[in-house]
Amino acid sequence: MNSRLTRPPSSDPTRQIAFDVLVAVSEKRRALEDALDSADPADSQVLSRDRAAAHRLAATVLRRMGTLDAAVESFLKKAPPERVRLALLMGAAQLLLLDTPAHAAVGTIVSLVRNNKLEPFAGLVNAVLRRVAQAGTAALDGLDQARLDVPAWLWSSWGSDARRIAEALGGEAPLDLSLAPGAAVPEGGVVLPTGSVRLPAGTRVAALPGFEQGAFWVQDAAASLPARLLAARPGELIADLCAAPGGKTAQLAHSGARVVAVERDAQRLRRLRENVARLGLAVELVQADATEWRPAQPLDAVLLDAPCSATGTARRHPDVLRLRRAADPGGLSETQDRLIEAAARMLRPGGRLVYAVCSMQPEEGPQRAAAAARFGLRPDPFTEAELADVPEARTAEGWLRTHPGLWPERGGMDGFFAARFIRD
Ligand SMILES: C[S@@+](CC[C@H](N)C(=O)[O-])C[C@H]1O[C@@H](n2cnc3c(N)ncnc32)[C@H](O)[C@@H]1O
Repeated sequence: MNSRLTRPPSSDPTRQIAFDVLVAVSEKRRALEDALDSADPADSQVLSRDRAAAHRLAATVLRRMGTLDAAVESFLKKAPPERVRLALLMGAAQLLLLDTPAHAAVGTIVSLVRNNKLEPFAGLVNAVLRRVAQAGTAALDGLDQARLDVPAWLWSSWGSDARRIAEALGGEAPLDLSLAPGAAVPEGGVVLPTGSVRLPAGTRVAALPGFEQGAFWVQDAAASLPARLLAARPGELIADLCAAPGGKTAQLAHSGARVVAVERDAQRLRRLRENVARLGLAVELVQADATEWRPAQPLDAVLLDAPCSATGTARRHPDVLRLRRAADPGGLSETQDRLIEAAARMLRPGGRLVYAVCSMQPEEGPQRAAAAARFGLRPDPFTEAELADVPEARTAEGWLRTHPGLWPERGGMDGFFAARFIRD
């Protein structure tokens, strides 16, 4: 990405940023948002509109990579170098998925290739993209797009839900908000059965009236369920472990509980602090490793939103589909167990723990819940009444398991797992 700083400002910042971001994800294995944040910091000419368009283009390539690869491959004799491939996928995404006129899509990607020291491939890129443009959406005929866009290991890990999940991952996620008690529903928002408010994908949250005043915060409908299922009561002493950016902290604080939010990462803690301040909440913030931190007195309840592979957020963060490896979810089990054990020690006898992950991987969800008995934790399944607004998310064991394929008519939801326990 540093080479970006030595180039003259691009006449096509949207595609240049999208390309830089895709290169960073592919070659440096950086997350999409991080790569976007550091793309072109010195270029004040870049408008937020260009950045938003670059984000959309890069995210589309990451989300639909298998399909785009298959569409382009049929016009290639051999695999091109990685950066040329990424440029081709950008062109194909514009032509086949984003309705960019053919002359604009082909010409701009050929210029992009020339401006990025890939001049020898300009002819090839021009020829392939012209053929993709000629074929139009017929280039997608016969492709099992949902299957192609999800890596095989993820597909098989999702069992019989795989197709529904993969189909839901193909589109952009809406913007979901959690409202402070008594706050008005922002214009255009639809109230979901769970109480979250849904606005169309691409809505700029900071521009909505009430944002500065702390009337709401961004939180996927599924992400709002674990804190609700902890059923915090006024005056209870509760720790929110692994708390930033603070969506669940806000829910707990609004319930009237005394909340300590524990976050290890300094930068993320700053974001948590800003969010808590904007929302006007009284929360004790602690920078600490939750496996080592101990409360001053035993707690009534703990919410543990553990670090995980985050495959449940792939709609919003399609880089997850490209960056995660099959070994990743199992690799975090030990950390997740250590956090569960630490949480169990913080509780008074009879105290409650909700363990949650934004993951759809069995190693991080049901398998961790099954292991929790080792730490003196007794399962306390969610009742049908507690999940009456999303009955399809209640598992046979009484745990919560959501995925993007649920609520297809409403625009889906993120993947989450949650289980509740009582300390013996
Ligand atoms: C899934 S995110 C939490 C999202 C948050 N609960 C919310 O609802 O907005 C996980 C967070 O855990 C933090 N984290 C990871 N390991 C930790 C540890 N051992 N102690 C404290 N925080 C940790 C990460 O920095 C990250 O901010």
